[in-house]
Amino acid sequence: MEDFSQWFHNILEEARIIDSRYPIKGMSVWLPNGFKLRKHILESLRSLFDKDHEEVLFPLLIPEDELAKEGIHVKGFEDEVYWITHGGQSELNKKLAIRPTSETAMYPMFSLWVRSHTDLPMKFYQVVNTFRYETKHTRPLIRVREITTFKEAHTIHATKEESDDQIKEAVRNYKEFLNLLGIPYLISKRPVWDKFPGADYTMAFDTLFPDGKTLQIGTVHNLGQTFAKTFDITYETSDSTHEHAYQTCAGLSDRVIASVIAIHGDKKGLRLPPLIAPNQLTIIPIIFKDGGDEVIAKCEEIETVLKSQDIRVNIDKRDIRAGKKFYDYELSGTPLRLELGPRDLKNNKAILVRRDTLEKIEINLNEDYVSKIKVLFEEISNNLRLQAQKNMESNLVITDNLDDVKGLIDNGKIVSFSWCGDEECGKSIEEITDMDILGTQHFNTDKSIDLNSDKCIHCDKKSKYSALIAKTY
Ligand SMILES: Nc1ncnc2c1ncn2[C@@H]1O[C@H](COS(=O)(=O)NC(=O)[C@@H](N)CS)[C@@H](O)[C@H]1O
Ligand SMILES: [Mg+2]
Ligand SMILES: [Zn+2]
Repeated sequence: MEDFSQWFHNILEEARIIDSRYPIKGMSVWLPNGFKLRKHILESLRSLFDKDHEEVLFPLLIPEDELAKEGIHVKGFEDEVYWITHGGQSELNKKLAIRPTSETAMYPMFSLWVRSHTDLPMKFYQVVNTFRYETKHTRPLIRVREITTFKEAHTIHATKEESDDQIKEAVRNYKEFLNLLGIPYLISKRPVWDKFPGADYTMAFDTLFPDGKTLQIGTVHNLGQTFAKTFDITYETSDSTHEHAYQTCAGLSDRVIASVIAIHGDKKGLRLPPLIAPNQLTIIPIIFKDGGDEVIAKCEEIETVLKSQDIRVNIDKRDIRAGKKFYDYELSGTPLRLELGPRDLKNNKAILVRRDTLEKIEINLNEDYVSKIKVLFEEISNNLRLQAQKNMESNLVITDNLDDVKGLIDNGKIVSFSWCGDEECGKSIEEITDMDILGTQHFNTDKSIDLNSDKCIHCDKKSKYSALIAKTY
């Protein structure tokens, strides 16, 4: 993992996830293997959001005047928006923005949809591609110009309390989703100078990559009434007055896929949680010169049994030596492989190998090996999550000495410190350390770092928060 970014680029190519040779910077092609991984991840996200959100689909293009309506919002995106100026040969009389995010596509329509308090709350989400002309160094899946799995949720509420509750609900949803994928995270309230343009406040999920940098993998924004006032989203109250609605939005992107690859991967390749693995088990027949077809027949029988139990299984029948098959299997991250040779056939046994620990487990084929396999899937999933969790927590350190911060972070740590919360103090902390304040810690109940001193690490004001600082993507 010394040169993580080289490893990351190699694995995307060798495991045939994406092909980033597409002739537009920041845009890549999803290859079949990567597309299946992406599909399963989106399936698990949808099953979570479908519980209390309605999935919708808005147009890709946004009229210039709609995008421009919310001043702070458009200011925050003016350097990142792609524009459409022509239709065929003729110039459009109104430029069209390609959505960098969909607030200004959705909210004019919300204004038409919201009439009465009885319409509320409304909770929508969509899974779309969004486009951002990122000027910082683009990287596949991590910082792209076309975000191909932008999962954006937008909710509308009658009261501030309800919108604050929705923020907590959205944070819980993200925790559940990231736990399913075994991705560890720290939750911070972004400093005021780093919140989503137009939001009251932003809660962010950051994870730690093997190179010691943190990646913002999800955000939940409380939009207050700002956009409702800009887009005239009002509702009739129970005593027939009119009120502006309160809104939230939340977003995840391809960075979730980048995290599954980067955090669970090892030197041999991917290590995928069974829930989202394209194949959950690969059967590898060990063929010598004779007895081959009995072995293959037995493998096909096992394949049929596993498929009948909804396990995603494949048999590697290629006529190549077993070692190469093992290499490819380990690269692909498939959670389990089942080896079967002529001797195993005779003893009615087979060998299972776990991809996460490479441990070998012998199974009896005349026993209920399917439930054994399902238990192993659970164990692999928990093991990947725990390993990742332990690794991140082992890199979380506390200090109350500003001089130590840069050194600690350069050694791959995330630093927790006591902070007064004032903007100019925060900005000078970032200046001095040349690092980014992730924000003040919230909701990290399971791993909250208590205030370690009542003095701010930098100025001599009283500290109000336990905050995090790190090197970020
Ligand atoms: N260029 C990019 N490449 C990959 N992921 C990105 C990129 N820009 C942002 N993201 C991811 O997208 C998430 C949501 O983007 S955002 O700007 O923070 N929030 C929004 O756009 C809100 N409308 C919520 S949907 C971010 O938390 C980050 O994880
Ligand atoms: Mg950005
Ligand atoms: Zn201070």
